Amino acid sequence: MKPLTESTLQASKGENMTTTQPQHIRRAAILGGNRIPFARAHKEYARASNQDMLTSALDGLVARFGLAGERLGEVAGGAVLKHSKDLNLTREAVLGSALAPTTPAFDLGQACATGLESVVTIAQKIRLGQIESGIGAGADSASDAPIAVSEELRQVLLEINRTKTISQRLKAIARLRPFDLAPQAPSNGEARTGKSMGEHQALTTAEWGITREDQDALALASHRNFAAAWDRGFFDDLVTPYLGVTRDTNLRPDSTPESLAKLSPVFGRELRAEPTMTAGNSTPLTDGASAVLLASEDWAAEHGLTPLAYLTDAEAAAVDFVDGEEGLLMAPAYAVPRLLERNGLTFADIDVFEIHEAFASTVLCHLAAWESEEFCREKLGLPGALGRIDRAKLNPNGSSLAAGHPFAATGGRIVASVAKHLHETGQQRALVSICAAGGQGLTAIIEA
Ligand SMILES: CC(=O)CC(=O)SCCNC(=O)CCNC(=O)[C@H](O)C(C)(C)COP(=O)(O)OP(=O)(O)OC[C@H]1O[C@@H](n2cnc3c(N)ncnc32)[C@H](O)[C@@H]1OP(=O)(O)O
Repeated sequence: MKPLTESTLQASKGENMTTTQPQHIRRAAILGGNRIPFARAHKEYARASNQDMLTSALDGLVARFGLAGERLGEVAGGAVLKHSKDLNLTREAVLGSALAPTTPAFDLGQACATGLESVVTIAQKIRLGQIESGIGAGADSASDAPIAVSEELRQVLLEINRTKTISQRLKAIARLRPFDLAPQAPSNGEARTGKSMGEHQALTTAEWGITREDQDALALASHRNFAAAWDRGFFDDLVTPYLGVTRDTNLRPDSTPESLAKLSPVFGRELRAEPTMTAGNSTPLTDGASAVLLASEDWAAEHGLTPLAYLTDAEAAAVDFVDGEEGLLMAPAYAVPRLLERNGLTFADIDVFEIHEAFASTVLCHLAAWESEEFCREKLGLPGALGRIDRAKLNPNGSSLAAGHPFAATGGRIVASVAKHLHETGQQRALVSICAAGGQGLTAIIEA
């Protein structure tokens, strides 16, 4: 099938005049973003809920762009760690914000790619003419992770809700045994394997032979680039202070090769290979929220706002990680080549690569895969290696190792940063890539 681009849709205009499908695609402009500073879990935001943080991220955006009382086309958002009471977290956050209550909003879920999926969804609705403006958002609190109860306790509680008499209630309660009352602690394990993200990534790291030195070097670059961006004021119009926090609290500008080298491995201890993943080259558990404002060019002009960049295409991929055929976080290695091919691009056409640093080794495994003739031929069906990314173009303003990674908020952080980076530098094109639990990945192209 021919890809749906501006030119093919324009060409099809004359072919089928009776169609009710949109006759052309518009451009979806990224106007700016706002996030609260990201904080290490169980610290400054320990008592803040996803809804509190998301509302604050939205209100910061509203204040920055003069949107108080404005009815936007739609707001998409979500959280990876959600309480069952948060039926539509994003709608509740909109209702709590200064946006008009007539702004529709919905949650979606794509694990760590939730924030980027929200931005892509809003951008595509704008491109198709369904809405004129919208926000892609996300929040996550590792501090406020939902605690589950045992299946037996759940059944009894539901039964108590349905019973009519005290004796029926007592009968239901009598079924419970002491161990049924034990709460079930949250885990970031994969449902189908029981392994944590870190344990999965340790396997992939060993498979690709990624060294401890390379992982620590990437972590160090992330902290240095992120600190430099803060110091030159890059984040001043992308971040609004929250609960007394003014800068991301995970950032450690004092990191050195020596301090990173001292840390003990935390994942992969059961492997035969030397474990290499530490707290320094893995993302920390983080709390935070982000929001990105998108609009049609007409809406932007009517509101006197200058587009920073445009989201022009996106591609998702999924891998079969359950039987160990592929690494859990390797899906972007498949999505990126497909996205580039559809757009007739190569790595040489990309000025900035924003690759989410779930773990330093995740990024390094993706780079290694694209540099591998064998992987590219056998797994991607390419004639040879996809190529090498110029490291100077990789995460130039730091990424998740330094910023922290409040799962659903990471996509918004990345999109807002990269759009501003393109606008500021005059560069043309960025590639965004985010790996996600469930063996998935989402990638996007953002252009000046
Ligand atoms: C989910 C998706 O869909 C896709 C994805 O993104 S997958 C990624 C998901 N994220 C995760 O799985 C999170 C993984 N991270 C964790 O589980 C935890 O943060 C962890 C196990 C890695 C570490 O936890 P922890 O031990 O409590 O960390 P923490 O106490 O902060 O740090 C340990 C030590 O390292 C030190 N340290 C951390 N970073 C450092 C740095 N940059 N430089 C120097 N020292 C550092 C700390 O100071 C601390 O030292 P002390 O013990 O002397 O105090």
